[in-house]
Amino acid sequence: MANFENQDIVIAPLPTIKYDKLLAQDSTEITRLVDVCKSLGFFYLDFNLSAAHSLVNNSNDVLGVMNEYFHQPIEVKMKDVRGTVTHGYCPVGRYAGAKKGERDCYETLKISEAEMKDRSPHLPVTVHNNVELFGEFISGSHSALITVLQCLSKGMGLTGDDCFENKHRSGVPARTTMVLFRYPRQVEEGKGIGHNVHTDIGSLTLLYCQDWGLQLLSPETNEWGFVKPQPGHAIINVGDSLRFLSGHQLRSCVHRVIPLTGRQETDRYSIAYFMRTEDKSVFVDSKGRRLSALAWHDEKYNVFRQPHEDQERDAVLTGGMEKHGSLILV
Ligand SMILES: O=C(O)CCC(=O)C(=O)O
Ligand SMILES: [Fe+2]
Repeated sequence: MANFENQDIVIAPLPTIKYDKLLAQDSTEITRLVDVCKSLGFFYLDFNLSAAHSLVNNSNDVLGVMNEYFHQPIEVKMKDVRGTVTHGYCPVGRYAGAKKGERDCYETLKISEAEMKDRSPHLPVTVHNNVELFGEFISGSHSALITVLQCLSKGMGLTGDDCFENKHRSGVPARTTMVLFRYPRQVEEGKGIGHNVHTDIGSLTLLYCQDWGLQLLSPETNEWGFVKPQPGHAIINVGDSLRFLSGHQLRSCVHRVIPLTGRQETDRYSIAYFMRTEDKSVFVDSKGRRLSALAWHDEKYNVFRQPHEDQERDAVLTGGMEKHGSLILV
């Protein structure tokens, strides 16, 4: 328990994996990585002492651009709406929120990895104007996550086509995207709050965030705990697709975003890189169905949009990991 402004809060005990040790193929660190991904599915990735440390500095520059972007009038931001869930702007309130009966309270700008690689003319103007910053951020985050996948494959004794990295080949269509989030100040009851309980759709998520709010449901205690922001570290979590690709050995941890102080009293910013499995890759999901990564992605987004009552009828939202606030331990 930690005291935050006279409030006792539970802190999630997240282990730390050192990126420089993964790069050096340190076998003890690889074993730790596999163990963490099998038990909790969430960890800090320490970029200190590694060449990837520049990613952390870049994330501060990205935060500066986000601040400017999200403070524009809504009419300007709406010009970046692209009608997909992987590209462009999305206003607040499009999905169910972190409390029953309330919608979400975050807006996003999404930059698809494929469009960035092609320097597509469809990229938002803000991204064009900062193309080097975003380009480096996406390629750096991507290669850090490929390293994590390679280490997981090695640690789990996978070979050839079964290796996780071989389901994430460069240039092969996938829903991989970088997402800039702002949770704007919103203190009125019933007007939207946070980010609903869920597991992530894709393979691995890399998150940069120095603001409180991210909470995990512990598979050990079945209790919510806040993730403490750690400078110099990213937060990595396993998503449903990697869990399914691993034959359900790895765990996608249930999480949400909720203000520490009851309502969102100041703007919260986070930057996520969602690595997704190749669209055509096939796995067996939590309901025993054989389906493609693209089909799982599209189905889960449909569930995100539904009201809480409909979401509760099905376990897709939390990847079959949770029902009515309790974890289903497999
Ligand atoms: O904003 C955050 O800190 C996390 C967002 C998240 O969990 C997600 O979009 O999957
Ligand atoms: Fe998430």
